Amino acid sequence: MVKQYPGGKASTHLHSLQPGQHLIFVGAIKGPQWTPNRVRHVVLIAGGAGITPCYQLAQGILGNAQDQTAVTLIYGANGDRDILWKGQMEQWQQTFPDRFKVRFTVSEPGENSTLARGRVTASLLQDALPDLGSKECEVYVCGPPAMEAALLGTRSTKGLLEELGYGKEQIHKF
Ligand SMILES: Cc1cc2nc3c(=O)[nH]c(=O)nc-3n(C[C@H](O)[C@H](O)[C@H](O)COP(=O)(O)OP(=O)(O)OC[C@H]3O[C@@H](n4cnc5c(N)ncnc54)[C@H](O)[C@@H]3O)c2cc1C
Repeated sequence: MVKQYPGGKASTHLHSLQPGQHLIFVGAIKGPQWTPNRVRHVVLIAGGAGITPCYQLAQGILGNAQDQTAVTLIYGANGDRDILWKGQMEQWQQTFPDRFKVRFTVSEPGENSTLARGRVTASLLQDALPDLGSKECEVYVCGPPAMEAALLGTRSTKGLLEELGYGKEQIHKF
C-alpha cells in the first residue's frame, strides 16, 4: 500500500505502474530490528500511511507462536475511510484478547463516525496504556513529520513519549 502525494515523484511513479511492469529495488534501509520476547509489551503508534510498518510488526509478532509479546496499536488517521486493515485488526483483538489491543482515532471524523475523535494526544495514551511509561515496554512510531515531532521531540524539544515517562532507549522511529 503506497499513499500518493500530489507532486510526489516516487509515489506518482508507483501509482502509474500497470500489472506486469517491473520495479527494481537497489537496497533496503535498515530499520529497528525486532527480537521476540525482548520486552513484555510493545506499543505501536501509527499516523496515516505510517500504519504500514506497524501492521507488519504486529502481524509478525502475532503470527509467531514463540513470540508472546503483548501489542497495543494506536492508529490516528484523518478520516474513517483512511483507516486501513480495520477488519483484520478487530479480528486480531478477538483472536488474541489478552495480547492485542487497537485504538483508532480520527482527526476529521465523518458525521456517522463511531471512532474516537482527535489526534494521538497525552490523554489518549494515558487512557489506552494502563502501563504507561513502564520499563518493560518498547514504543515504535511511524507517522507524518508533525506527529513524529510531537511524539518523539526534536533537537530542541522533548517529545510527548519522554514526558510521559518512556526512556529514550525505549522509543524507536521506524
Ligand atoms: C519504515 C517506513 C515504512 C513506510 N512504509 C510506507 C508504505 O508502505 N506506504 C506509504 O505510503 N508510506 C510509507 N511510509 C511513509 C510514511 O509513513 C508516510 O509518508 C507518513 O506516515 C505520512 O502519513 P500521511 O500523509 O498519511 O499522514 P496524514 O494523513 O497527514 O496524517 C495522519 C494522522 O496524523 C495526525 N497528525 C498530524 N499531525 C499531528 C501531530 N502534530 N500530532 C499528532 N497527530 C498528528 C493527523 O491528524 C492524522 O490523524 C513509510 C515510512 C517509514 C519510515
